[in-house]
Amino acid sequence: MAGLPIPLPAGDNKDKILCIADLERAASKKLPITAREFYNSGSTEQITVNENSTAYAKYRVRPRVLVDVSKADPSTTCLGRKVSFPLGVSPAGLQGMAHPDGEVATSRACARKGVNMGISSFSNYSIKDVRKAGLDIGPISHAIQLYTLKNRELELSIIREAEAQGCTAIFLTADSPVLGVRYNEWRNDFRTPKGLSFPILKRTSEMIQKQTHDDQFMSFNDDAHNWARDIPWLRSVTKMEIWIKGILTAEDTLKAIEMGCDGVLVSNHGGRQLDGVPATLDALPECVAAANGRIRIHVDGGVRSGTDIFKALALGAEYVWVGRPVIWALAYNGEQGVDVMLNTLYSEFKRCMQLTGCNSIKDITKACLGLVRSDGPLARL
Ligand SMILES: Cc1cc2nc3c(=O)[nH]c(=O)nc-3n(C[C@H](O)[C@H](O)[C@H](O)COP(=O)(O)O)c2cc1C
Ligand SMILES: O=C(O)C(=O)c1ccccc1
Repeated sequence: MAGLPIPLPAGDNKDKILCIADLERAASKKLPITAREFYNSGSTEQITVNENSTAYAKYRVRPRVLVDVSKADPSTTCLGRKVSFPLGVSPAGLQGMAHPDGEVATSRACARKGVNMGISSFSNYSIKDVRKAGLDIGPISHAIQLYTLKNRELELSIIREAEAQGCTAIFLTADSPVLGVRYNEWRNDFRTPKGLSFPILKRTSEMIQKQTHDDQFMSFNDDAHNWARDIPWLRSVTKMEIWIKGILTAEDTLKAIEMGCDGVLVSNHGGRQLDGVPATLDALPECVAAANGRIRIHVDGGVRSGTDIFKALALGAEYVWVGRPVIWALAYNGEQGVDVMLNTLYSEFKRCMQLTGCNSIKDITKACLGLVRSDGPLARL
């Protein structure tokens, strides 16, 4: 899952956590197989989930040397706040299955590192608990992830609660009118484990036990969702920023601009919805070109190292989000695991900036990358 294999030394210390692949291995040892397969799988043939990571290996970094990088600064801004580096935690549901502290632990670790977080509608903790946990540590912006729900009153009540708790943005997930084809969930008859609830959606543990993940998802999500009906409605009921999560084309980027959205999250749901759609890194350039600076473009999917973050920025993303690395970190060691994950990506990203002669985020441009060709030298972008 995590990009290309990183060789392990033959000697001792195999269990040291030095990179995201180490966290994935550590999580695999701790998670029951049904949970591990639920978290790690993509849909159908697993093409997109795998390609999300391997797409990064097609690019090479073009470093500039003999640059004074003693004051290199990876900080930037995101959702109205200064962040320590251009990485956030994507909204991923069911974090309580990876560790009892779930989203509360994630929020604390994000605030400690100075990065932002998306809260899934399927969080195992309330918006209030997740916000408070982060804010007790330090400043943090949260986006509330929403689906267009069949139950509009419920959707509106989530929006009002997100506003009351000080969330900055809505991430409207647009790639999930129905769930993707998930063989693992169906074979395992995957259900949310006992004791976990979905407070944002007002579902108790007893209620969700009765349904498979697929049935639950279908019972909430409105497959009649559409731009013309839903975006003006959202705009009319809230002043929070509206971001569309799950865009993969220039056409839909233009649509998001036309509808007055604040940003686009180029995403394929971690390869869990329609298999066979492009890796997000491969979809990114056409979205960036279509946007032409008129709307913010972020990306998630398959980011597993600081150099991956650097490559996504060089291809025009303003900010990058990660999903599964958070789950693995939680499974490995709860809040401290997420600290390790964020510190690892921060340190890798900063070193990558320094080793390429970049002193600030604005120095990371397409001149910093080349595309590997099978038939000749590196192609300039
Ligand atoms: C276990 C899991 C749960 C997820 N839950 C949600 C969700 O509730 N809402 C949503 O919009 N995306 C969800 N996603 C997708 C993530 O927000 C994100 O797009 C994806 O994980 C990024 O890819 P990565 O895992 O390769 O980093 C989920 C992903 C995973 C792996
Ligand atoms: O499985 C998913 O991809 C997803 O979006 C989700 C939704 C609800 C709970 C957990 C994950």
